Amino acid sequence: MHTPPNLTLYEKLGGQPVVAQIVDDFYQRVLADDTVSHFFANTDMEKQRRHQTAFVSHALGGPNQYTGRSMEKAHAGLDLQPEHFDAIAKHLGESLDEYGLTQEEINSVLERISTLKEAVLYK
Ligand code: HEM
Repeated sequence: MHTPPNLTLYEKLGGQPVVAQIVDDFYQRVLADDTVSHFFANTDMEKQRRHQTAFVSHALGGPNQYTGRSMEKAHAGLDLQPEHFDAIAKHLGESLDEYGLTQEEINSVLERISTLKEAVLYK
């Protein structure tokens, strides 16, 4: 008998290929929402892709392959407000619901995301 490994949600979902699909779903929701889409108007696609992937991977406890600027620097000049953060969190929650996560799992993901709130707001 061996104890089952403690899988992260990232692993449970099926790793990178499934996370890539969640990133696409999340991205469409963000861009369809006027409260936040404008922040990405002058952002190049590659950066945007890095943003969504870093965001979703962090949320799911996946590997952190991001080696870019600090969260503070990446969001400098955007002056993000709590309502923007909440909108992004809501879209992520909806994407995760779409991919079958339970409400409890979604809540734990949103809690994890909130740990970066201070780092990105009001910069
Ligand atoms: C947990 C919260 C967040 C995380 C982990 C995160 C992650 C990141 C990362 C990694 C980058 C840098 C991308 C790169 O240069 O390669 C970035 C940039 C950016 N983020 Fe976020 N982000 C968060 C919240 C938000 C929110 C709430 C918004 C707006 C609604 C936002 C809008 C942006 C924009 C517009 C950029 C690109 C800035 C530019 O063009 O230089 N982020 N974010």
